[in-house]
Formats: sequence, structure tokens, C-alpha cells
Amino acid sequence: MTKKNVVESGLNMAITVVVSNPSLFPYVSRKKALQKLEIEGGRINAWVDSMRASSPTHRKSAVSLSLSTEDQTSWITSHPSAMDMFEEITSSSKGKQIVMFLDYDGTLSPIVDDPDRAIMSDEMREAVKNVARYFPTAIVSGRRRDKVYSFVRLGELYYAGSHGMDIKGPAKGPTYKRGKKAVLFQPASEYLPMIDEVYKALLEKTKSTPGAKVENNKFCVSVHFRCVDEKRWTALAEQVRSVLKNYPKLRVTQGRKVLEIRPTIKWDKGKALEFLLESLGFANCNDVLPVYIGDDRTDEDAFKVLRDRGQGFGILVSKTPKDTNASYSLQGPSEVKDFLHKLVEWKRLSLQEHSRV
Ligand SMILES: O=P(O)(O)OC[C@H]1O[C@H](O[C@H]2O[C@H](CO)[C@@H](O)[C@H](O)[C@H]2O)[C@H](O)[C@@H](O)[C@@H]1O
Repeated sequence: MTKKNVVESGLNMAITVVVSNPSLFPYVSRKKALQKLEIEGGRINAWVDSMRASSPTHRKSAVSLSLSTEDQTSWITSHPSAMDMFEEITSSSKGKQIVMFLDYDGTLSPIVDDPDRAIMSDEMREAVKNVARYFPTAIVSGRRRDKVYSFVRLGELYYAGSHGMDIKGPAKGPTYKRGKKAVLFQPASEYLPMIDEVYKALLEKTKSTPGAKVENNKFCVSVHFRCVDEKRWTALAEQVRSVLKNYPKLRVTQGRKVLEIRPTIKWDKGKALEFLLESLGFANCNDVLPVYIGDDRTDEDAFKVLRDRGQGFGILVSKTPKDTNASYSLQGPSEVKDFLHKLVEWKRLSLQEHSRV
């Protein structure tokens, strides 16, 4: 899944020049040039199609229109609700430490038009705070770490910002770590000047597109399509591509009406999950049950790690069937909150029972 959805940048624009002025590069045949253009056009379409599939517009959802009721039923059968499977999840945790990984946008806060207003409710904050009382808990987000912290405001959590490229341990609260090392990990720090430069270039390039928004996520950049008329999406994706052609060390992934530009390093939310498990002292251990809840394409890297390790559960937050490596599903942030409450209640009761015995 991941490979299919990751489109490398580093496109050869010389080819485009050849088409408009063939005499400049006589050694490249017109046929080859056209083929190359087709590939580049295909890339742009792939970006746009992938964004549409990530966050279908419900009114005319390609996903729900093309899926029959049987397909939808079959998806729910293979990815049942984590609420319905609660007993299975808790009984798998016997003798193991549950570790919680929570994505932010679309998981802890509902998707809204303005990324700066993706506020987390007080009830959700309370639910996450309670979860962190019993289980080591990490927020894993595409956002810059300080921004996601400003929304969540809980010092007792681990935070992995910029898709896991900026990881920091808790500032306060219970210490679950078997070791005592403080955690601060930034595997892409050498990319900071480049990201800053590309952020500025993208701001400049996309300012002619009404509704486009560029967000600096420190080790990556998001270009938002949500408030752009869908008829302009291809043109906006083309603007992004025209900036990225100068940055072969950056790549593009797609999220919910967003293109995310990031370093080509082999690091993602799945690697961040493994890093955090290791930091918590659970490397190569069987006595741990990681649970990762997320709604986006980039969360698939973490779901895949859990599936490959045969350990823990991925829970996809989605109302519509999606191709996923997650085991279970939840319909939206409100169900995520219910699930977190249920987990805390179950833990409280089991601790009470344990203390009575
Ligand atoms: O990993 P995440 O925490 O899910 O971050 C992924 C992107 O989330 C944000 O964008 C998404 O949420 C916005 C607010 O609801 C919404 O307007 C946008 O359309 C969504 O794509 C964030 O703003 C991006 O920078 C993150 O890359």
C-alpha cells in the first residue's frame, strides 16, 4: 500500500522544454518526450486521485458510489468496529503492557476547513489524559510537534511531530520507561534549511490559487487543497510539482485533501512507533500490546508495522471503507473518545478486582 501511494519528486523538466522547443534538445526524441510528459501527467493525476480517495467528498463519494452494499458489509466484516471487538482487544492484552499511539487530525479532532482551528475538545483531552494515567501514550502527527502540543496540552505524553521526524518524551507525569534516558530524536535535522526554502517557494507559487494554504510542519510542508475548488486541484498539484522539480531529496505523500512534502529519508510513522517502543524499553518484547489509532494514509505505515510484527492492533478511523492494514475501525473522533473511555473503565475495574484478590 505505502509504496503505491508514495510518489517521488525529482522530475525532469528539461523534457517539457523539449516539447515546446524541440530544436533545443535534438537528442531527445519527441516520442520519448511525450512519454515522459504522460508519466508526469500521470503522477499529478495519481496525487489528485489519491487525495480524493483519502478524503472522499460524501455527497459524491467515489468510494461509496462504486462500492456495493455487499462490499461495504464485507469491509466491516474484515475491519469490525473496535467497540464491538473490545473484549478481544483487552483479552489479548493479558500479561502485556498496552501502549497507545494516537494520530491527531481526524482522530482526536474532527476535520475542519482551517488547519489552525482543529481544536481538540475538553472531553477528548480528558479522555486522553485518563488513558495516559494507565498506559504510555504517544501522539503521532504530521503536524509540527510544538503545534500539535499547543492543541493537546498534556505534558505527560510522548509527541512525534512531522510524521515521526521530531520525537520528544514526556515533560512530566508517570515514567513508564524501563530505561531512564530522556527521549529527543530528530532524524531529518539536516533538511531544515531545505524545508524552510521549499515552504517559502510553495507559498509564493501557490498564492495565485484561491483557497490554497501552505503549512510549515518543520521537517515537512503541507499544501492544503480542502478550500480549493476541485476544478483547480490539478493546476495546484502542478504548481507543487513545479517547485519540487528542484528538490530531488524531497518526496510527496497524500493525505486528506493535502499533499505532504517531506525528506526522502526512510522514516515514517511506522518507524516512529518502533522507535518509541524501543525507547519505552519494549524492543523485541512479547509483553507489550501497541494500539495505534489513525485516520490517514500516513498512518498506514504504522498499521503495517503492527501487522508485520504480528503484534497489537491498528484501528482505522473512517466512515467509509478504505484499503487499509488496520485490523479494526472506528467511525470518527467521537467513537475514538468512547473507545478511550471504555479502555480506562476496563483498566480501573481490572485494577480494583486485582486489589481485592
Ligand atoms: O498526522 P495528522 O495529525 O493526521 O496530520 C495530517 C495533516 O493534518 C492536518 O490536515 C488535516 O486536518 C486539517 C484540519 O482538520 C484539514 O483542514 C486538512 O484538510 C487535513 O488534511 C494538518 O493541517 C496537516 O499539516 C497534516 O499534514
